[in-house]
Amino acid sequence: MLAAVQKNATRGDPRSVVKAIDQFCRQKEWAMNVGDEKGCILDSVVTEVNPATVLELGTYCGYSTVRIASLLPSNAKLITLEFNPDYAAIARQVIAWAGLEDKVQLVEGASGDWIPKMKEKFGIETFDLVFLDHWKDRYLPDTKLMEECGLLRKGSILLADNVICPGTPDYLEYIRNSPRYKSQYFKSHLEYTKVEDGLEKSVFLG
Ligand SMILES: O=C(NCCO)c1cc(-c2ccc(F)cc2)cc(O)c1O
Ligand SMILES: [Mg+2]
Repeated sequence: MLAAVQKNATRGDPRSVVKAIDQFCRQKEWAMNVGDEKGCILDSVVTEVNPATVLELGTYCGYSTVRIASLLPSNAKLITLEFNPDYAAIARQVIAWAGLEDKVQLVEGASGDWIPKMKEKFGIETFDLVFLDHWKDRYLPDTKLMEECGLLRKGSILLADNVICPGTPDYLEYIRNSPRYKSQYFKSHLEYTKVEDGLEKSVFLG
């Protein structure tokens, strides 16, 4: 995938990086990027929220990191957490090829360890937008942890990938029934397939 980016995408052109990855995943080898169909929904939410602070849980190869960062205002900050060092190593190079390293802070490690340190380590008060795309059984515990750590404010937006496939049933049940969130489901498809999947967008009500 990285070779495809370096071969087919233009340095400093995020859209060409996104296009090169999508082309590679359609023609050569499926990979678990959010993809172009769900990616367009992600783009519209980022544009609507126009966030100054973003947390991405699950960088993988940096595809969604590039999509998000390319839409952020110049002073905005995107922190992305990745547990797998091999994924992180690729993502750093993909983000650099897109020319977005100044907007992105990639942190390697477990979300459960890093979320409680966000304020002290990165000077973050609260996140305007959180994109959940990491281990599906971590969506719920990490959301509760963000609440407990005071990282969400009235109006913070959570956008969760894969709520149907692979699925995050405990997270969906919690977020759709909690009086502290207003949720909306965006029906789509699993990246590069016809399988149903979707994004759940939730507003924290405080
Ligand atoms: O595990 C995932 N992400 C965290 C990685 O550290 C993930 C998995 C899949 C997927 C995999 C295998 C399959 F058969 C169907 C879906 C899709 C995704 O979008 C994902 O984000
Ligand atoms: Mg995903």
